[in-house]
Amino acid sequence: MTTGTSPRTLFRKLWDSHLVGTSDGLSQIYIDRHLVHEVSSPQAFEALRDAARPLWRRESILAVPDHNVPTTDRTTGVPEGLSKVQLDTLNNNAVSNGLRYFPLSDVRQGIVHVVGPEQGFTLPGLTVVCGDSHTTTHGALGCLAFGIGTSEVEHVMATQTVFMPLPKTMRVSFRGEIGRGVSAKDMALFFIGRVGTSGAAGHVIEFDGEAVTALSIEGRMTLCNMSIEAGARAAMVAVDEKTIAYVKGRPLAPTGAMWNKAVTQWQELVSDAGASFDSELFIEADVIAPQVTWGTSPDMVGAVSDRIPDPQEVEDPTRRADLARALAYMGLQPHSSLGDLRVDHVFIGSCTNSRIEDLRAAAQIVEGRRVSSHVRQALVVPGSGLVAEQAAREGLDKVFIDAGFQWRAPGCSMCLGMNGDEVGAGERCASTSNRNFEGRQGDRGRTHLVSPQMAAAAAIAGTFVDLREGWLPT
Ligand SMILES: CC(C)[C@H](C(=O)O)[C@@H](O)C(=O)O
Ligand code: SF4
Repeated sequence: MTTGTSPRTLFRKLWDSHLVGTSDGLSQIYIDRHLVHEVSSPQAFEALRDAARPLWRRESILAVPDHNVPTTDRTTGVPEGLSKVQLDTLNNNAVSNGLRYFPLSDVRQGIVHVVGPEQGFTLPGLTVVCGDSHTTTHGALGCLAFGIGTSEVEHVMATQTVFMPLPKTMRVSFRGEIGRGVSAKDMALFFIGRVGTSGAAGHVIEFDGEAVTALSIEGRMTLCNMSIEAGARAAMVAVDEKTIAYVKGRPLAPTGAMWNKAVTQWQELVSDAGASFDSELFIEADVIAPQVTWGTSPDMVGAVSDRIPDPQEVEDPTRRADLARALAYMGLQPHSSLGDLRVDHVFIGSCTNSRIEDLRAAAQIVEGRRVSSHVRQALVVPGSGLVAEQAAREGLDKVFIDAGFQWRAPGCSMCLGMNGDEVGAGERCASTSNRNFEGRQGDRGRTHLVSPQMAAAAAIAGTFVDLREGWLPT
């Protein structure tokens, strides 16, 4: 990669190296990798077929079913209905186009944003798209990754490019260290609480600072994953030794001389000293407490020990009405405490928090304890078959099962409830996923977003607890 004369951000380096041309104020960007799942791809395949247009570069595609897949017994197949239609359609499209494809029976199947990095399909320096908003996840590996709409899925399949305006850049620096019991998920929720759901709209974020450097690649993925909930177009973390160590040896990573060449290039994937960003935000990491959302958007969040806010104390009438509606939906009283709530469901999973590190963190809390008798269902849904295998090698499945959790097969599951794993009306769920919108996990279901450790503790206590008060291993 060549360096220009003025210092460039990491984003700008990736943008410049993929720019094909400009037209009507839009830039045409070359796309290296295209992830495909069953929900946002059927129309695209159909439109190409109707137009008799071939795929531009089928090697750039990895297809995997995730949203609709059953997480219980798969040997009996998928019941008739929309889910089955979408899964069968993906299967037909993948097979007829000769795509790299991990069907339900393949141990590599899982949530698209877990599978891409795990396989080394996502690599530093690339452009990565998927018809899915949480594609921002992949930026943790120092690539430019963003979600696209269904018509763009078709456009990428046909041309290997997208047209888009030049995004703005935002640097979010987490200075210092996070405390014990605080994770990347809490950093993400804290950040969203600070800037709001459109605080990063139109921007590509670069996360940096000591607390980000200290995160594992899995933690960085959690952080980048949730950046979309602040409205960001994409998010990224610069390449360092951890990035390279993570990629090394992955099935689709380069090998031999190509590996050495790649590493030399990847080491350039940092923002140059003195590069300027359109906006900058500094967060002191040590002020972040374990977070819990109490409302119906991810920015309605606070520390677990905080009291529920009072709409009467909010001056802006729109904000006051939003707050009142959220509290009514969530069945919460102003000034009440999260610790007084009873949790009916616990969901440990989703593309935010279903990687091996997340399961390890949750299992540490669960080990030797029992799920509270009034928790109706506590699910652990690993992000991929390979995560599940690794967890089983470490005995984590047994830790969860012995405590009363259900150990499920990989998929999106209760994150959005498309496969039947749902939260019932009026029921409350401590969930490691990323969205708490009305009805997200089931009609009139109530979602509280938390970290894997917080979800694990909520399962045991039957309510929300501050992990730092006697829950952490000594
Ligand atoms: C179904 C899919 C298009 C959607 C998304 O874009 O994010 C889903 O993954 C979600 O999390 O709501
Ligand atoms: S796990 Fe949830 S957020 Fe992630 S892709 Fe699936 S439905 Fe979307």
